[in-house]
Amino acid sequence: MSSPDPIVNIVGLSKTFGDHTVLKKVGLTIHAGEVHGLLGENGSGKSTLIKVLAGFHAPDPGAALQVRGRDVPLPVPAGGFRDLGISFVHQDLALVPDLSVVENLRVGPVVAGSKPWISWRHEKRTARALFERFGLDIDPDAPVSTLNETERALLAILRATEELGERRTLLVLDEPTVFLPREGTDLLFSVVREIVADRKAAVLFVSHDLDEVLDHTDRVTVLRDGVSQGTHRTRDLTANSLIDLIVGRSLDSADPRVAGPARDFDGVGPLARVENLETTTVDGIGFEVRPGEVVGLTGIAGSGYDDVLPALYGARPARGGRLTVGDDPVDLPTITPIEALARKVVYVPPDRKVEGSAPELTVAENVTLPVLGSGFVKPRALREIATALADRCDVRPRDPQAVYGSLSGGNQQKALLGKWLQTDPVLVLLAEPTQGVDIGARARIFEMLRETARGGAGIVVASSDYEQLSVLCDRVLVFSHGHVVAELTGDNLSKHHISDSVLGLKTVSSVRSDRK
Ligand SMILES: Nc1ncnc2c1ncn2[C@@H]1O[C@H](COP(=O)(O)OP(=O)(O)OP(=O)(O)O)[C@@H](O)[C@H]1O
Repeated sequence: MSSPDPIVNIVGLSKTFGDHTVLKKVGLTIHAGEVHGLLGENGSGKSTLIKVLAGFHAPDPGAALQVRGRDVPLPVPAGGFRDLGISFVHQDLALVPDLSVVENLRVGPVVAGSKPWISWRHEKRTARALFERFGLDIDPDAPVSTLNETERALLAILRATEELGERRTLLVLDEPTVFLPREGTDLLFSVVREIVADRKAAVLFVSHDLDEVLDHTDRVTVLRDGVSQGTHRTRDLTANSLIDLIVGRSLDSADPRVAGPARDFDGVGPLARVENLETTTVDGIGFEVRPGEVVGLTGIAGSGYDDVLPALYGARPARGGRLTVGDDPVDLPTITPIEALARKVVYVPPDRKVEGSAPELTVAENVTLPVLGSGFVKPRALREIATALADRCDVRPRDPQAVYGSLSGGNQQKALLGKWLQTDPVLVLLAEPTQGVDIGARARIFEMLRETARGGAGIVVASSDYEQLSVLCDRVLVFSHGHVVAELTGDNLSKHHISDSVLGLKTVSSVRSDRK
């Protein structure tokens, strides 16, 4: 193999916000033809580094950037990344739901003014050919709002790939798989491999999923507290050595891969009961949750599992059904979040930026909202509650006055969970609770949830992360076409059993239909 060709080289990159230096003389060399992982705990500086490349942040003086051996003056001017052949897929995907697929594909060149005139007929043909190449059945005329999560993520990635342009230098994927159901990640990585196949361009891939990183990257660079822990060949690493690099210590018993002891709920009466729930994607399902029990809901995209929790909380309307908490029944088509909260039912949605928080308010204001009564609130009391919660949930930085939206993604998630768990809930509904959360914080979140369950609350987790479900749950319900088609417990609760069951590869002994 010829010697690797560095196409992007970052030297001595520092970035300071106020008096907080979040990147400290970081160096990063990316070779043509490689998939390069960028890893680190929540708040370690990954997104900040990417935003410097995107020209969104100006770095501290003293940094240098070379692209294909040529010096690029810093800061990168707004939109300058396009001329360098760099494009980005951020976590929120930046698609416009009301525009069509083909309009979304072409929005970049139109906004950048590089294509003053567009033949939509030609663009649609090109889009169809592009989708066909990757075996995707997407209608270029369909509004993006009608696509499922996998299709949306792939559309964002294909758009970014197209936007690399002639220079085709670097595609940056900032946690593109967090909103992607498992089966979608295979397609994603086939796209990624195609991008680097001719060894002209490279992919920088940010992820907290160690299996994905070990399976799909060639080299990784790890950041810890804004300091590079070096670049390593992936084939020289194991999950444990990677954890050591990321966290700076081994996680031992806090390792989230170690499941808690199996618990026996036979003969325990229910704490909550869902009956005949009907939504646009769920067809008359029911299940019970017992005190201290963690029940998982999973399935492929469109199977209905992710429609259940918002319907139980009144965040999305149900067509029919009933939720009984204790001996207090409520009709689901009319339930509102206020009525759910009055029954001590809390819901942590998957998209913390859109549904879960007020990003422009401070951390203190965000996390104290559910525990404040009416009337005057002393700012000091507010800060004290927020500081205690930040300690308990390990929210970093420990600054109650920080603007919530400026926290890194994983720290937002820890704060959001802590906010609801402090209300002493009876039933906790969680959608993708560790999405975008690092391996250490994941262990902390699992511990918080186990504590809550030990306190007697019932927990329902909707997730497509089978490993998380296998570690956290006492029971997992597998959905297909709006029905529960399997109930997994005991030895059937492994990641592989759940995956096989979701994909319909295996029927296990404990399969039970919810249709009576
Ligand atoms: N605009 C900003 N103002 C102030 N502080 C910021 C700003 N943006 C980021 N930070 C801080 O910089 C640090 C690094 O954040 P960054 O988002 O780069 O982390 P990350 O490694 O991408 O984390 P995650 O895995 O959670 O996404 C964090 O402490 C964050 O609070």
